[in-house]
Amino acid sequence: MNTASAPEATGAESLRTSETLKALYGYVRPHRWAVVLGLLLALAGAAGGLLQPLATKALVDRLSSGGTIGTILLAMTVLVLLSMVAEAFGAYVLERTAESVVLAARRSLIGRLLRLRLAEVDRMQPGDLMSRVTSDTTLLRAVSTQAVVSAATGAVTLVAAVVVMAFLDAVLLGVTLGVVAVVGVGAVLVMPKIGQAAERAQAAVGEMSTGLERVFGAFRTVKASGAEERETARVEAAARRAWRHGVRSAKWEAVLGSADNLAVELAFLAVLAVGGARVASGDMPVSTLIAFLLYLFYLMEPVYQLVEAASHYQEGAAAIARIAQVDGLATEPQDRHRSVQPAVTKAVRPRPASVRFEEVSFRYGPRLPDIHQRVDFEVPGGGMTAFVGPSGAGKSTVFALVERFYEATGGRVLVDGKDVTKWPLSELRSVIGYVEQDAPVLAGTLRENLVFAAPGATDDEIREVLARTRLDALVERLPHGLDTPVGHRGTKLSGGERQRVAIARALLRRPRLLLLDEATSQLDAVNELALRDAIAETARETTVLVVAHRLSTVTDADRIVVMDAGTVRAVGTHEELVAEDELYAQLAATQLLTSAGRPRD
Ligand SMILES: Nc1ncnc2c1ncn2[C@@H]1O[C@H](COP(=O)(O)OP(=O)(O)OP(=O)(O)O)[C@@H](O)[C@H]1O
Repeated sequence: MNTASAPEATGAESLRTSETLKALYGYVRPHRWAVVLGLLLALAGAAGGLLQPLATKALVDRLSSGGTIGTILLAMTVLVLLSMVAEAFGAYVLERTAESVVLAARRSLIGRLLRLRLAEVDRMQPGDLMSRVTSDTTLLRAVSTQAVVSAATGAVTLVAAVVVMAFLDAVLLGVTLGVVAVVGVGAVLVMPKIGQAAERAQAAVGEMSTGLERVFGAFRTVKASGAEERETARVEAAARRAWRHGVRSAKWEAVLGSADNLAVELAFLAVLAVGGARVASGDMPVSTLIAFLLYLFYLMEPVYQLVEAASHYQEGAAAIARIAQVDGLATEPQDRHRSVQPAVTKAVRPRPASVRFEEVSFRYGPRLPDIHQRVDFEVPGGGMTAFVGPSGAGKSTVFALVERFYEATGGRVLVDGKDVTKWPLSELRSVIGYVEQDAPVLAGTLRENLVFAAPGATDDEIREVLARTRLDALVERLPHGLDTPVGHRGTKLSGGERQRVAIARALLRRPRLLLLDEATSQLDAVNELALRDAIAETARETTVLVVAHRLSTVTDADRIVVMDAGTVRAVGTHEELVAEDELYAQLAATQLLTSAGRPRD
């Protein structure tokens, strides 16, 4: 198991250039023909531009010899129009491809994020993970297509222009290349600075999302604690960091961007001086100098394209590294036959599942303490088993191991006598109904929440479960009944209602094993009684494991497992344990089990 060690990770390791290029190729590969088409169209456009100076030279020569220029002018107009059309269509093809690359990267990231192991999610920040899907993928747009095509067209047209210039005048070409080389060395030195700034800016965007996610995850607490200003300052600080690094990147890009102008301007002056002297001395016709100078300005475009490709590459490399980091996170094994839905109809009574822990040891990370030490117990199919013990004893962790959210570091967890690691994961989870301690409710309607774990549930089944969990009265009160939106995290429901929705959701799945992590907050007496009845009824046809925080729950249980500091201390009925186990007797005497930690001796 790839368990987490670092408490959190937000930064991304830079990749080697070869790794970045390999990843880039991976993104471009499925769209290579579209990129090639875009490239051909860009080259066609560039070729039109390349022929312009030659046409100009022919025009000047024709004028000097007193000939007519109508045909040449017409040819030049057609050339301009054709190259414009080619460039526009090429640009569209590339933009479309770029969007497809972004979509593919987002789809792969989204699919991966939802399959991440819990240990990985524990150490990452959800906000930062989200920014990788939303913001970093956007940077792929430029690097995956424009940069590739700019680099290719830039290089091809540069070489073509240089060949034609060599053909026109080798001395002037030497002067030009000398100047361009000097400026080019400076530009190469600047490039890594853009990459570095872009990477830091993207990391800061990730921190910003993390800060916002933190605030909205506990919005009422933030307000009640009067922490709005502090939290605003925190998110703003990340926004300012993103700005600072963004500006730094822009500064170096501006330096790089002006370098190509500078190179061409300097080369222009040098060529004008040397070429002017050669024309004056009669070594070169003036039309050659004009054509050469036009090529020199034509050179601006490919040089600009190469510089642009380099900038995009630097930015894109930063994003690719951050995306690659998610690709490196451990995911849960994917079953060959996915989405096993419980699809248990009322006619088929689900067979209760048995659970066994065999000498199970577990810790949440290699450098974290043991949470379970040789935990050993057996629960036969059916009935209710309660887990009690002081806070932090490892009770909820039992459920996490049964659901295989984490894997035991020693021993075996068996469901129906079969090691959970041998179960196809989706099949294992399809057998289980799970109610978390904080009873999460998702944004959406009440109906969506209820059928979340059993999308095929019928209206009759929903009605029956609503009655069992005493939610029917609530549904009648709601303006749109089951189709009323419940708000972000179910904020429009009361705590007790959220708890009952979570239980109803698990019951609708008609599980063979119900894991109920009882909330420490009290339900009102009427609803508590109703829920006890509902769970007792469920326990007649399903195995129910409940982490119990209320004495009333344990007195109903067929068996009670007392846990303390990661070990099973005793197993028995309420009466047996009150008589035989000192810790249990103390816990039972406090009525409210475990919520305040282990009672003092
Ligand atoms: N994801 C996690 N990463 C690291 N440590 C964790 C994680 N989840 C729980 N722990 C630690 O494991 C220990 C056992 O937690 P667990 O939730 O199983 O306790 P519990 O007995 O259910 O407690 P409570 O009655 O308070 O709910 C605790 O000390 C907790 O801090």
